[in-house]
Formats: sequence, structure tokens, C-alpha cells
Amino acid sequence: MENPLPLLDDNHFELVHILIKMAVSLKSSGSFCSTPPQWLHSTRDRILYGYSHSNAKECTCKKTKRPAPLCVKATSTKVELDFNDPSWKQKFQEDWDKRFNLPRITDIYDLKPRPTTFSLKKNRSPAGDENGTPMDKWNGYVNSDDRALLKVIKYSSPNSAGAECIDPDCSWVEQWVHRAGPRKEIYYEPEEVKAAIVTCGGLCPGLNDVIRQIVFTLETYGVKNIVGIPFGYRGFFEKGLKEMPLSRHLVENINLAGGSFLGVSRGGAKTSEIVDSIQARRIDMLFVLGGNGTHAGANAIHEECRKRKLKVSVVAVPKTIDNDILLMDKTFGFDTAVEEAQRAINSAYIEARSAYHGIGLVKLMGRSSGFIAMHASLSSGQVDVCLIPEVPFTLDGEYGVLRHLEHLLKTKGFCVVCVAEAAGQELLQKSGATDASGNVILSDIGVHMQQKIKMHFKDIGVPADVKYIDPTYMVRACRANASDAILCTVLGQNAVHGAFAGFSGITSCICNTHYVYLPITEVITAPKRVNPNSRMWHRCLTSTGQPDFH
Ligand SMILES: Nc1ncnc2c1ncn2[C@@H]1O[C@H](COP(=O)(O)OP(=O)(O)OP(=O)(O)O)[C@@H](O)[C@H]1O
Ligand SMILES: O=P(O)(O)OC[C@H]1O[C@](O)(CO)[C@@H](O)[C@@H]1O
Ligand SMILES: [Mg+2]
Repeated sequence: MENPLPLLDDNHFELVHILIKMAVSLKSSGSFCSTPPQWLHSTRDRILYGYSHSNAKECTCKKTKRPAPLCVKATSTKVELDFNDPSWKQKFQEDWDKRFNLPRITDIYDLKPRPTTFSLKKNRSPAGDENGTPMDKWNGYVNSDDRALLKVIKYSSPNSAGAECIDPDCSWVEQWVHRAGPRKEIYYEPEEVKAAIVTCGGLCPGLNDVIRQIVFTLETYGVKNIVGIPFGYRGFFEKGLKEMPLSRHLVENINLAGGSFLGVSRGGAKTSEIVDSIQARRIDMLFVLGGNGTHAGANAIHEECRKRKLKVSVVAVPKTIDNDILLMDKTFGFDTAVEEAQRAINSAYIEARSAYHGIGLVKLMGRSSGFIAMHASLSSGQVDVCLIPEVPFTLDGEYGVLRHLEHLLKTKGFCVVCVAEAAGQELLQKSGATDASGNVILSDIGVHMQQKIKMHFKDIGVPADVKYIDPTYMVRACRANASDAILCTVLGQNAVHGAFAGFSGITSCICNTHYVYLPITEVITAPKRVNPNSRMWHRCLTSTGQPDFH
């Protein structure tokens, strides 16, 4: 839903028709390699939406042979709607409910729930307090039918800024998702549970806060056997890596430092070996903290457990400074990364402001999206040019960035540029290299721009003092700030409530300011990217005052 296509006139219908056919043929060939359209529409009022995907198997598009951001294999969920059909909304909603229904262990097991052991009323047992008042008089539980609305804006036109529409009229359609939190009934005997926690991918502020809250909440339920898997998925099969027993006492202070108490790693996604290990270790609940790749891995583990009919709940918590996971307001660590990034921008500003014809250049992380660069530019208010991968730009020529920098030096005497690491990749030579997880290693746009700026001003005979700052790992190796610490606390606690409620293959996240569970399959179809038609990007442009660079 990030980048809805504009309404098309009849002249473009043929094009849309071809696009839809391509989508269908790609789908039927079982492989989707570019960011899939959530929907396409035309003046003939047809819609295709709701592609659901299983895990990435390969990272090159079979059809185009081009590398894909997150190469995925399409599965069978697809609905074609005819907007002339008066019941299209109902059909949409039925399909929506199916897609967002949470997978649970009772789908494969015939299990009876038991009353929860989670109670914040210390003097009462779940069966009732000493006076016989039953716990169900305590309104502290979430009803399994509770829902939160994923979207709350009613756009009256598809041309409204940032509009996310389903039909050509942009009709209001309710999109409900499942509310997170403790249930009155649970599907595990806490005393018998073995729970494991694993942190994968790159570092991210808040990992320790989430680990800590998961341990606290498990203990509140009465779980005694809690372990940490060291160094990501690798810890499941790498010989010599031993699981770490965890307790409230052990993790009490880990949130005071950045990093991961358990260690992280990339690569080594061997689902069957991981599930062999889960089986051998008799793990009942697995909490997986990570980004897009980790979620794809968690879903593969969940599917494999189902195939083997194992009673295991796999619950993910979305971690990434990049904020590039679909549907959710933000991932934990993002806020802190933005705050740190802002410090780098501030230093660049001070350097540039104090130099004669100073140009401060800051490169910020973000593997496939420009959220950190956009938000840090907005929060600092000191950036004159913000460049993100979602908005193409040119450096040279009349409308290029360099000409604008000339103008800024002339008019205000200095300037600050913030560039996202994935921006302008088309201007650079690609190495084709990938990291251990199969992620493309990006070419260095920061160094390239630094050289281009220096050369340009030398060529035109204008002095320019370029100061380049690449804060790299500094933005993610720090401890969580206050807002992330709260997010981590809630997401960690909810992850445990979700596992006890018997869900598996879900992620614990925040949508539209409410805490919810989403099926992992719905959040891994593609990386989330900045919508250049969103109000946020427009606000960033208002703040920087930059023109279009093409
Ligand atoms: N499609 C996939 N299926 C199964 N496992 C995967 C998949 N993609 C990645 N993984 C595994 O998930 C782990 C983390 O992946 P990755 O390195 O891409 O980090 P991430 O979770 O996306 O986080 P970050 O935001 O730091 O990049 C790795 O061990 C990787 O092998
Ligand atoms: O930790 P590594 O392998 O250097 O990866 C760096 C990447 O990880 C992230 O920090 C998180 O995905 C990206 O912003 C960055 O591109
Ligand atoms: Mg990733």
C-alpha cells in the first residue's frame, strides 16, 4: 500500500492490462522478484491485491535476472475484485480477515486451554482470591476478538497526499488487526515450558531491553527454563556455541548497555538444522528478534515446526534501525538511531557553519530505505539537502545537486547535505557482492559525493571546504532512548503473551499507535520504503527547501 499507482485514463488501460497480466504470470510461475504491487487499478475498475508470500529462496529474479530487494516466492492468496460488484467490500474484508488471522498451535493440535497464570493481582491465584473472587472479575485481559484499526485516515480522493486506496473512489474500508496482550486462557503449562530467545541480523538499540522484558514476563507466568541462543541463528547449529540460561537476576541490568547480551550474526539460515536443534533441545517457545531477514527465517522455522507437528510457538519482535518492515508504525531502535544520527548532522552543521564556504556531508544507514535520513533531517532542522533512495536525483547538470550547492554557498555561505547509504546507487559502479545473509553490499555514495563535490568546486574555481561525516555503527551501537525503551518493553511483554495464547508465526508490533500481532507472512513481502507522495517526505522538503534534482 506504500506507493499506490495514480488513477489511469483509458489510454493507459492497455498498459495496466499488461501489468496485471505480468503480475499474474509472475505469480503463477511462483516467483515474485520486484516489490510486488499491493494493488493495481484502472478505469475499468478491476483490482488485484493481496499477494501473500512465503520465504525468500533466492535473491535474483528468475524472470529479469536482476537482484531483488527481498526475493520471495508467491503463494496462493490472491483475490480479484470487481468494483461494480456491490459486495466487493465484503469480499475484500473476508479475504483481509483470512490473511490477518493469526496462525496458532491449535490449527494442528487439538489442545484444551487452561486458565492463565499471568496475574498482576499478587494476592490472587487465577482460580480466585482467598475470598473466592474469581480472577475473571479482573479486567486485565485482552479478549481474543479485540481488534485495532490498521488505518484511520479516510482519504476522499486518490489524489490526496499520501492516499492509500483500495478502489478507484478511495472508499473507506475497515482493516482490522488483532490486539496484542495477555489472554485469560493459555495453551502451555508454564512449569513445563522451555523458552529460548535469539537475536539476529545487525545490532540495534533496544535488543537488551526486549530480552530483559521477555525474561521478566516469562517468569511472571511461572516459566523456569529460559535460555538465550548465542550469536543469532548460528547458535542453533554451530558447534561450540552453548545456550545461556537466563533469569530476572541475570538480565536485570542489561538494558543499561547497547548491543546484544546474546550476540548477533548474519547468514547461516539452515531451517531444517535449526528445527532439528529446537527439537533436540525441547524448546516450546522461540522468541526471535530481528529485521526482514530474521522474520523470513522465523516464518520458515514456524512452517517447518508445523510440518513436523511440533508444539512450538515462534514469535518475532521487529528490530531494525532502518524501520523498513511493512505495516507497522516503527521498529524498535529506529528512534534512537535517528537521535544519534541527528548528532552527526549537528556536528556537520557546526563544521560547515564555521568554515569559509563550508559544506557538511553526512551519510546515514538504511539498506533499502531512507527513513533514518529523512527523520534525522527533519529532527535536526539543519539539513539543506536530503537524498534518499526512493527519490532519484542527479548530481551534475542544470537541475543537479551540485548546482544547488553552488547556489547555497552563494546565498547563505555554507550548507549541509544528508545522504542515505542506499541513495543514488544507480550513479555508482556495483560490486555485486553480498553479505553472509545474501543482502547486497551497497556502493559508497558518501565517498562518491565527497569526491564529486570537491572536484566540482575546484573545476569552477570556487573555494569549498568539504567535511564528510560517516557515523556508521555509532547510530546503532548505543543503548535505547526513552521512547524506544518503552516500545521494547511493550513489544517484549506482548511477545510472551502471544506465545502463551498459542500463536505462532506472528510478530509483536505497533500499528497506528496500538499494540497488535500480525502474521509474519504479511510483513515480509517487501521492505517498507519512504512514500515520496507522503506528507512526511513533503514536510522534509518544506524543511530543507531543496528543489527537485532531475
Ligand atoms: N529468506 C530467508 N529465509 C530464512 N532465513 C533468512 C532469510 N533471509 C535472511 N535470513 C536469516 O536471518 C538472519 C538475519 O538476516 P539479515 O542479516 O538479513 O538481517 P535482518 O534480520 O534483516 O536485520 P537487519 O535489519 O539488521 O538487516 C540471518 O541469519 C539470515 O541467514
Ligand atoms: O552490520 P552490517 O553487516 O555491517 O550491515 C549494515 C547494515 O545493517 C543495518 O544497520 C541494519 O539493516 C543497515 O542500515 C546497514 O546497511
Ligand atoms: Mg535485512
